[in-house]
Amino acid sequence: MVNLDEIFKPIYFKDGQMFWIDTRYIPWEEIWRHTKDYNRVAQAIKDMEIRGAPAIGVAAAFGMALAAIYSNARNIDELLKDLEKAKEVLSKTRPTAVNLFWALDRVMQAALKASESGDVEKVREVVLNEAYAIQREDIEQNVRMGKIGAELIEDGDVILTHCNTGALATAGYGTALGVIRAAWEQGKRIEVIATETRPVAQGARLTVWELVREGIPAKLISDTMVGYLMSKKKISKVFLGADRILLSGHFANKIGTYQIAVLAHYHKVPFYTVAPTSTIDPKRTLDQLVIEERSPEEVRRCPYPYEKIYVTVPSIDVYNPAFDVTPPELVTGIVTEEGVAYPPYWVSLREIMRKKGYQI
Ligand SMILES: CSC[C@@H](O)[C@@H](O)C(=O)COP(=O)(O)O
Repeated sequence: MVNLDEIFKPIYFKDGQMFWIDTRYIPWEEIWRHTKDYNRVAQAIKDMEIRGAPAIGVAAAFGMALAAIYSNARNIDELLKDLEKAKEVLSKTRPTAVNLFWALDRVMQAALKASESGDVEKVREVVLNEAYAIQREDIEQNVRMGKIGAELIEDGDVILTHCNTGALATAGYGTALGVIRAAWEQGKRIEVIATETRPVAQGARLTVWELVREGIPAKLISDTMVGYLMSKKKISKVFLGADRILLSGHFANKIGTYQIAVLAHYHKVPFYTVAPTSTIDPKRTLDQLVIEERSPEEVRRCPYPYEKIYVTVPSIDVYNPAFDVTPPELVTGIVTEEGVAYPPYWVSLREIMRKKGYQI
């Protein structure tokens, strides 16, 4: 039996050594088979055991599948009620990444449509299949984005990335890290510079681990070093992810992204974000974008697995916004599975969403 905790925290220090739960593709089947309780999935998303915009969408979809399969409902109305409740619980976990809400809506819509059959078992089956479809599509889209984005990478590029956008942030393969991985697999000689990404250190813990494991030349820097390296022309391109992209081209991503974008603009370094269309929010405007505030303890203490150790005076007040917003004028291009969007984004992103069947 797979240990849920090992899957959700794929990087561990054991006997002083880091080790990896060996997978490029996270075995979601095992995860959902392991727990019967969607509340456990919600907790895993909230506590960032599962993190990264596309991954929390996939996890939430499997959370809905758990709710459907293990519900005691005897008729359609009871089942739909249970699903609504699960949707509510799962949607309260993290507010910024739109993929979470997108996946929950998609599963719920599928359930509602199937409910017209009047067959409870059919609804359960449809919900589970929808979760699998979201997982499968996420991997396919990542691979497609990888190929599309790799066209923008040249031999000799030194690429800065931020946070973790790899197999651990998606159902597998990665968004920005998928692009980097694809370029490397095409034989391009590249180097990657990964930021530490305080406070949670997704870069230091997860991205670096993925890069080392793939054999991609990489260096780790602390978040404060970006400006200096750009001023010394040590970075030729930036590729990072997104948690929510608005049709205006504004996008929310891991805290620190905005300052990287400002520096890239100043130093004329091309700056790309990479995300599947499930990260594009066709409805919200800038003033409706919610930036998650996380526990001050994340800033006061060391990242996992040393989170018991304080780096400061424990009583100090802190800010801890988990994301920031980068405006479109700082963005060279947005890589999606439908192609690269270029400015003006209010035109190019709409075109991409229309291709996906949205009526906007
Ligand atoms: C591929 S997800 C977008 C990322 O760039 C990043 O912001 C992210 O992984 C989200 O952060 P996290 O808070 O770790 O869930």
